Amino acid sequence: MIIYLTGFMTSGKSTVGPILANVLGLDFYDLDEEIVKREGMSIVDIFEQKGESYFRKVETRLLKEISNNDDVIISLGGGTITIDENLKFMKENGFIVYLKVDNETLYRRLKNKTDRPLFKDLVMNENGKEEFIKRINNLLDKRSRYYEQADLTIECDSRPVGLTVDRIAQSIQRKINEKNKH
Ligand SMILES: Nc1ncnc2c1ncn2[C@@H]1O[C@H](COP(=O)(O)OP(=O)(O)O)[C@@H](O)[C@H]1O
Ligand SMILES: O=C(O)C1=C[C@@H](OP(=O)(O)O)[C@@H](O)[C@H](O)C1
Ligand SMILES: [Mg+2]
Repeated sequence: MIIYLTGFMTSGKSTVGPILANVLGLDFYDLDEEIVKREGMSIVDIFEQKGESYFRKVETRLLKEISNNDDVIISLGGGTITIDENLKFMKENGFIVYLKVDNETLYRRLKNKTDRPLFKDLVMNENGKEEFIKRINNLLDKRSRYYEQADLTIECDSRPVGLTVDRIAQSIQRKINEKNKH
C-alpha cells in the first residue's frame, strides 16, 4: 500500500509524514527531499537556476520511481498533484490523503519561510498579510479541484500534529483491515 500526503505548502505533509510512517510501521519518503538529493541542489536553487518546468519534470520522474516501493508513506510537494499525469498515476497506485488547512494558518506558517520558491519574493520584500492571502487564494483557486480528488480529507488547521496523525492512522488502519478481509 502506498499512502500519498497532499495539500498546500506548509499544510504539514513533511512534518506529519515521518510520524505517521512510524506509527503505522511503514517506510517514509519525502518527494522534495528525494529531488534535493538527486539534483544536489535546494528546491529554491532548482527553481531559480533551472526553472519550474525543469523541477516539475524531475518531480514526476521521481514520484514514479519512489512509488516502486510498497508499504510506504510519501509526502508530496504542494504542486505534485496538480499535474494531471501525477494525479492519474497516484489514483491508480495508492491512497491519497489531503491535509486541509485554513488560509490564516497557512499565512502564519509561510510568512517567515524563505525555502518556498513560490512565496520567497513576498517574504524577502516584507510584503503584508494581504499579499500573502491573495497569493494563497489565487493558488488555491487553481489547485483545490486537485486536492479534492483525495481519497481522504483531514481538516488540520491548528490541530496538534499528534491528533492529525491519529486521525489518518485510524482511517488507514480501517482500510488495511478491510483489504485483509477480502
Ligand atoms: N499542527 C501542526 N501540524 C503540522 N505542522 C505544523 C503544525 N503546527 C505548526 N506546524 C509547522 O508548520 C510547518 C509545516 O511545514 P511542512 O511540514 O514542511 O509542510 P509541507 O511539507 O506541507 O509544506 C512546519 O514549520 C511545522 O513546524
Ligand atoms: O506547491 C508547490 O508548487 C511547491 C511545494 C513545495 O513543497 P511543500 O508543499 O512541501 O512546501 C515544493 O515542492 C516546491 O516549492 C513547489
Ligand atoms: Mg514538504
